[in-house]
Amino acid sequence: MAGDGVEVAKLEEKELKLCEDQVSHLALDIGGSLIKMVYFSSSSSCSTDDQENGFIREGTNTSSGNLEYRVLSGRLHFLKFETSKISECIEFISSKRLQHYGDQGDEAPAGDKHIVKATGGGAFKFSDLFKEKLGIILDKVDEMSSLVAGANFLLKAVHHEAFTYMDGVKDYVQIDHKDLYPYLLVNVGSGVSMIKVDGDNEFERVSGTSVGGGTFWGLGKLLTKCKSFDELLELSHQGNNRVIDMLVGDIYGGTGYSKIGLTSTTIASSFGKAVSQNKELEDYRTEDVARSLLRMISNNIGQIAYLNALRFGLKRIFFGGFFIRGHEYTMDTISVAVHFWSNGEAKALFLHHEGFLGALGAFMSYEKQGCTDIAHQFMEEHSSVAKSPFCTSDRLESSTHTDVKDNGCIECRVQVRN
Ligand SMILES: Nc1ncnc2c1ncn2[C@@H]1O[C@H](COP(=O)(O)OP(=O)(O)O)[C@@H](O)[C@H]1O
Ligand SMILES: CC(C)(COP(=O)(O)O)[C@@H](O)C(=O)NCCC(=O)O
Repeated sequence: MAGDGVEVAKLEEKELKLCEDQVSHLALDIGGSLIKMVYFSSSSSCSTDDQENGFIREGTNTSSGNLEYRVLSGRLHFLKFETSKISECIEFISSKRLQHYGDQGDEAPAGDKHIVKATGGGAFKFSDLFKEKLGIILDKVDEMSSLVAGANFLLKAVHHEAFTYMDGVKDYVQIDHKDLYPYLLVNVGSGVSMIKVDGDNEFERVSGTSVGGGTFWGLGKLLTKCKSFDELLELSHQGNNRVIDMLVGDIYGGTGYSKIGLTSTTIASSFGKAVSQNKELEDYRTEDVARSLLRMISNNIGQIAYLNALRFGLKRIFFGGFFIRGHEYTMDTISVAVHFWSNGEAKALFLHHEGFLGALGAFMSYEKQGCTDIAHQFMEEHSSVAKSPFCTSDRLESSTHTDVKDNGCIECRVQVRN
């Protein structure tokens, strides 16, 4: 990511308001490439706008049995940092004193140890570092169950979360809660995990591939000397893969191989032209190299995903993970691959909060400890949003402050146990 320092600086400016806000429930997903952070802040100062829109600020609102709840209005924040620059994440947490806002329940230990839910391999790898630098004890949440919990939550609770993307057209898909399962969740992070989801917390990791986002970024960096992932994506946007890929037409003298369903423009062999062209890497445009690479990786993921969907008779495949990055060409290629291999039977769907599934899942696991009902209520609030006279689903959409692909926040209400 170009100038992460700058990004953090910008964040600091944006997050200055946090000092006045009450932060609660910080969760982390520390992956092979990126650290994803989710936390909730309830603003102490209620804007007129919020009041007009009927957002309840704070106060005892519900009682259920003997339990009293407070409803907090605020924001769910989404941030990411490069795992290789973990010190920036630690500095951010420290400067905002976020470590104090992990587990806020009665069982939270006294003293200078703070418990924060964390998932991803880094929750294991960096647990000593977080303890040493921030006094944080990372409470590890299983990566696959976090991904599934995050995806299920988003698909049920957030309007305009899932969409198809084909030929430049983005179509939001309305998910019927009763008809959500089963589906295949394909998380394209550094590597790729494919999970068959059958219900809430009912899932099985059915496949995976090491050819994922890390492969695209790693190979792309070596081949193009790009300095950032976004630069590589931008290059790919301007490239032409036909310069390097060997097409069916290149092999069949300009025609396709219609008998087996291959048109002349189908890629027969990714990077195949480089074999016979007698050129050095420098002779190729970096744009074209990046484009071939992106198509190769995206096609491969689309194909493996489809084959797994076929294995289990799944019609819907949701793609998440930061590799997707909301990038049109990536989504288009994956969609075409799924469409091509399934003869139009299966559909590729993408998620607006693609990269934050694991972090959201870890965030929601606070609920399980009985410390708060934050996740449950968040869900309820959002599902009831459409019925609420003062908080429509559009309101939720329009309150996405910045592009969640990078860093941003959404307004929401949560319920916490007193
Ligand atoms: N700013 C970025 N820096 C590095 N990789 C990025 C960036 N944005 C998107 N990516 C892509 O996202 C992948 C990581 O996705 P992510 O879902 O965060 O996985 P992980 O949990 O393994 O870190 C990278 O391998 C890369 O392909
Ligand atoms: C090991 C992982 C679950 C780690 O998750 P990540 O940090 O890549 O998001 C993932 O990289 C993966 O599923 N890799 C593919 C391994 C395989 O099935 O071949």
